[in-house]
Amino acid sequence: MGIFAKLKASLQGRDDADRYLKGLDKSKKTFGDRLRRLANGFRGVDDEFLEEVMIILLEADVGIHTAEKITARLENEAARQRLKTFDEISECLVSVMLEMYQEHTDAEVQVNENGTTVILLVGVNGSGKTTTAAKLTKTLSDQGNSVVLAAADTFRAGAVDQLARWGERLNVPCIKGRENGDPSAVLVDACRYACEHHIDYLIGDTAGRLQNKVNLMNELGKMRRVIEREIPGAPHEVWLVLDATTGQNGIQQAKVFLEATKVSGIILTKMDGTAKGGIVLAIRDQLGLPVRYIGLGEQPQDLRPFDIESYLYGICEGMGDHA
Ligand SMILES: Nc1nc2c(ncn2[C@@H]2O[C@H](COP(=O)(O)OP(=O)(O)OP(=O)(O)O)[C@@H](O)[C@H]2O)c(=O)[nH]1
Repeated sequence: MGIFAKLKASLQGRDDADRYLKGLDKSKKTFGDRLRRLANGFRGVDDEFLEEVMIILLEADVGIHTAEKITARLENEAARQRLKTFDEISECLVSVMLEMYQEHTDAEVQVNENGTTVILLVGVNGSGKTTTAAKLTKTLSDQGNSVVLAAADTFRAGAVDQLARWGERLNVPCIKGRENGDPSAVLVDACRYACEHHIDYLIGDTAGRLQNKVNLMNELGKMRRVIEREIPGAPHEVWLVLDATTGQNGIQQAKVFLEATKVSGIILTKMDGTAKGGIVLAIRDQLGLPVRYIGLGEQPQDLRPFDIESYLYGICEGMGDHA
């Protein structure tokens, strides 16, 4: 089976295939559609062709470091396999991108079999943490789990109320503190509530002030300690919420968080609003972390589990059709 058929099969295996395709449409226009146009006048993998591919990768926000790696591999593979036609080259390019993502092996998402699984969402304000907490609640509730929300973003005026409103809408409890109160205290209350009520998942929406690294480290360190004291082994997952539209800046922000605390995965929001879908590959290559979910809209059902094959199909749709 050719690579495009393999990617297509993986997307067709999903019940949210249409939503995936629609959400990735902007990225497809900057990536797949433009690559496809390189077929006109294609003469082989020469410097000019590689430069064109490089420009397309950079405009999709793959980042210079990762784009250079991809084009170098493409050049080597094309020579090694003696690839000649444009279709062979485009298959090879997409295979290189797939391999690059799959080179890292990911740990399974940790689940607490004996009690509440605690997921902390971290990231800068505006990245979409609060909305993501709501969407994650919807996903987990739809799978039959009970959920409690912890409004631990006590610094942003409005964040607590915003999350509480989501809680009401989704019919799950939301543990609140006072504005400017101690976020760790909210998390302790939420852990106790979750244990008393045998709740399956606790989702903590934390503050996203990107102050100096020492403060961030202290704040996140304290949250981890108090949670671990209440529920041994928690937090089970710490997911960094990144706004895909911020591109390479988002990667820089991510590095600050990664230095400040242990992060186990990425949630990439606002993918529907960006043409910079290549950010997924940059994240993987530069941060080595798995993308767990992508946000493809503002509604609770718009958080979709990420899988690289469906995603690559989404941004390359139509590329293999004439292969
Ligand atoms: N189109 C689109 N919009 C999103 C997505 N995720 C979040 N948003 C929107 O982005 C805006 C900011 O999201 P919020 O969750 O409110 O983020 P915030 O409260 O500003 O900041 P934090 O919660 O502190 O991260 C809101 O208008 C959300 O509806 C997404 O995947 N797609």
